[in-house]
Amino acid sequence: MRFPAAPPGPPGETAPVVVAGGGLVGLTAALDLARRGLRVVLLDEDDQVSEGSRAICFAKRTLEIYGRLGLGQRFLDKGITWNRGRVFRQDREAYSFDLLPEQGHEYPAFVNLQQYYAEQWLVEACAATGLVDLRWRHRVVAVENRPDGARLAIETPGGNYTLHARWLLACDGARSFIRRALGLPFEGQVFRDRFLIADVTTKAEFPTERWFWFDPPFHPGQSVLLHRQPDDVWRIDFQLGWDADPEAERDPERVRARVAAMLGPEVAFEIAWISIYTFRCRRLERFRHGRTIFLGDAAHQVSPFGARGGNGGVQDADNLCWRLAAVLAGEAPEALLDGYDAERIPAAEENILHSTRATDFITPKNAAAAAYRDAVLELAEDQAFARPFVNSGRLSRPWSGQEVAADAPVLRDNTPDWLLRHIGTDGRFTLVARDAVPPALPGITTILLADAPRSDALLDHSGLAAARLGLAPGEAALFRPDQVLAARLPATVAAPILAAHDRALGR
Ligand SMILES: O=C(O)CCc1cccc(O)c1
Repeated sequence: MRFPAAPPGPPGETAPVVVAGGGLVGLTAALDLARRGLRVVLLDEDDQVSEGSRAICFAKRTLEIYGRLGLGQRFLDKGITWNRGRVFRQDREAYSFDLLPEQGHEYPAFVNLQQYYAEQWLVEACAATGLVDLRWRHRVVAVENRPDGARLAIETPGGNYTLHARWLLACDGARSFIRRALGLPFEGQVFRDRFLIADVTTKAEFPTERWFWFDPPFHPGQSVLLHRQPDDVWRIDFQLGWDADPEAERDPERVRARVAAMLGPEVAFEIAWISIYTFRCRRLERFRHGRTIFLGDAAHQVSPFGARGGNGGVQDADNLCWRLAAVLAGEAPEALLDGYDAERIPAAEENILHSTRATDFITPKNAAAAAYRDAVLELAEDQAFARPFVNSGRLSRPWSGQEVAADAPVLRDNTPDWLLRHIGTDGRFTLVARDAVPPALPGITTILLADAPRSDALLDHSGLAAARLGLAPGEAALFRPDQVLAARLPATVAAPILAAHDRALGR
């Protein structure tokens, strides 16, 4: 579907927030800000959602964020749910893992979904808010970063204009024009390997699990990754090696032969999408540059293994938007935005570290690294101690430096419900108190978690909510609007709760 090009903005236009880039991260940020009541201008040089399935693996934390934004059920309904991965060496299983080995969560470890579905739902949700001005085919061609915002020169089919953004969110991807125009170095490691993505449509039945092969008989000496997507589409990533000729490898007949070797001659399939990629792990030194703030691939880049690219970007938006809304509402000083760098730079470092280690394992750089990898894989078949060393990608998790509210089943008015649906969904800080009624507090939503039924409480019938939040009776946990833990305190004393709220807002 093509969206109509928007007309140029009016002369001398100023917008409180401009999001540059209408991909997954830009759309998520625009929706999050609009849900907080902010007007957003969203600029995208294209006139359609992403081509090809792209970032297909949506991690539990990302699904929780989309749950907070009102889209979680769509991911569950359409996406392919999976928790388990299997790793094979040649034709034998070396290792398997369960990413969510416990019950009682609304969202699974992962949902696989073509990125274009997610983007289409985000476009629709942004439009429905009436607060996001989606401007398709608006290309930023110059940017000047000033103390009072960013001045953007924009080209459109209907003419050119300039737009003053009081705040600019640069979500314009790995090749970010804004990053390059501001001359910001984007440094890191280049991996000398090539991969082929083949999305194929087939009725073949594999389990809905992540399957990864080292040195399989159908693609000797290289690795292969298999994921199921909706609509009978399967994502296959073939490692090709650095010497592979990308043009030759793109030839559909050649791809067809590789897929046929994998699926077997009797399996019918169609090729839906082909892409060849190499990758880098790199990041900006800082993500906030005054009033221009970088998110997603514009700020940091990883390899696909571990699915930390798209998920990391959505988590950037989650971290930034409540801060920006609080600053624009005059509830917090601008310094609150420095917390974005303080949290998302180490988060990006963690993602880069995992991604680099996985890539080093998958693509050994020398004979010693290859010997280590082969020994680990061989041992892992029957020695449990070796299994944690098998690294086919450590799959996306929230940044380890902070605690996100855990989900748990609860009953509300005797109806099954989920704890996380009550934390941050109204855009505010939330105090969850166990078995003690907290005082009414300005700017804070309070939730009572009870061990026995009562009309003003969520009933923790399984005990999982209190256990996962680590709350004893009389204790409370204060969560930020992005569901991150801000403080643990006694439930009924107002002063320390208000002080923790002030601290979390940088006041
Ligand atoms: O399973 C993984 O480690 C990631 C799968 C993935 C995600 C995005 C692109 C891609 O080619 C593979």
